[in-house]
Amino acid sequence: MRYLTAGESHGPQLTAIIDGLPAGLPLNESDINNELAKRQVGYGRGGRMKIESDKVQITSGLRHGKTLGSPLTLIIQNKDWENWQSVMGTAPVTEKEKLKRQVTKPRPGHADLVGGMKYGHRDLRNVLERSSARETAMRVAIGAVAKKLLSELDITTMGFVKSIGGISIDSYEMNEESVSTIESSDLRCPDESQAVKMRTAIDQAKQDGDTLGGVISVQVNNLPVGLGSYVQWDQKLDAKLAFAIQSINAIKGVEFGDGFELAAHPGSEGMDPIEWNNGYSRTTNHLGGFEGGMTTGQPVIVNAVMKPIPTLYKPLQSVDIETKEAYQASIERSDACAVPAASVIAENVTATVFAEAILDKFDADQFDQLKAQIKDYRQACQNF
Ligand SMILES: Cc1cc2nc3c(=O)[nH]c(=O)nc-3n(C[C@H](O)[C@H](O)[C@H](O)COP(=O)(O)O)c2cc1C
Ligand SMILES: C=C(O[C@@H]1CC(C(=O)O)=C[C@@H](OP(=O)(O)O)[C@H]1O)C(=O)O
Repeated sequence: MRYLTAGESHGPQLTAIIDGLPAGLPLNESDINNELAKRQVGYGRGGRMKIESDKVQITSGLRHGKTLGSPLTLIIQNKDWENWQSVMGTAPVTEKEKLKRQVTKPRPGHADLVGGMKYGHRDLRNVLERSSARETAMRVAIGAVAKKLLSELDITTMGFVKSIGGISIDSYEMNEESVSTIESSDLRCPDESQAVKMRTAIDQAKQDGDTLGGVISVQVNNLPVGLGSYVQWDQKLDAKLAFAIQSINAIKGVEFGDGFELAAHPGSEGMDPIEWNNGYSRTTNHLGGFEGGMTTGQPVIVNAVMKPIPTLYKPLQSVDIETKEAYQASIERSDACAVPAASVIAENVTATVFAEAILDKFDADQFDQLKAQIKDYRQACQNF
């Protein structure tokens, strides 16, 4: 399976083509719209989310509720396009018109300055339109298709918030209760008492013209053993997953299981002892479900840190690229915190990585055959 996304933040639409899906996978637009709605919820988001109500349109690769095996095309309209047609139109405009609208003040922490230098864009809008996390709406849509494939194989994926602005949850157990708390929380946090403090911190940051980051986590359950491989560096699935999560806007680090904590423990406390109980299992999950770049069959646990949003209402030092003079930032709108949205994005890009790994390993032309093969393979691993 492979895919590309296209689309500017304030252009008419986002588009994706997914190639390599099996034929016969049950799918409908509401499977995708549910994930898109989850990404839009989140305490701390700015005015844009009040304008958008993301809905997907599937324009190829699906018939009568099942995939055809041909490329699946997804479209999400940007409602804000209506307000940006004159700025974002494709027709040429006069030099005077261009200058009037030119963005020349790069924001530290965003792609503005470096993107402008790299592509020779003196209007930094040409950078910010595509570097915007608007693109992640489409990655969630792609992930929703992947999640549908995984759910048909009884594999579940759950993303949630572990900390915001230094306020963290203590510990959690993924069970029906925590899943329902996460799904009903505007912070996607399994601990409502900590969520109360997080909301206060977001309110305070907003009031101060500041922004907050945090830590997100994704847990994947019931994966087959042996997805990915140790035999070649670029087949290691933990590496592919780290790449996918790291590619989400504003992510600055990824860890598996106990991750950076492992540095402080001896080996006797850091591995996951093996036991046999009508199949192999582990007594702990310090390593987050990977050994040798392959899934162990334990839940995959991946955490990631999101930096605070770079666009600040409070001025940050920067330079106007036309005048070379220092300026005080002035912005129209921005998110104060998008950590909950990032947890939904991470959940969906994680699903995409595992769906790709499954389609790589098993026959992927027909979904029913794929399902039967995985069942046999799971049995063979149990009997090993
Ligand atoms: C869901 C989401 C929403 C975001 N919203 C904003 C925003 O409103 N303003 C902003 O400056 N950055 C926002 N960001 C972060 C920028 O997109 C990101 O920092 C920028 O593209 C630079 O990329 P980098 O941080 O990965 O280096 C958001 C990120 C995510 C994941
Ligand atoms: C549009 C989305 O997020 C946007 C990501 C973003 C950025 O710079 O990354 C900046 C903001 O865009 P705008 O300037 O239009 O308000 C966010 O709203 C979205 O998540 O769908």
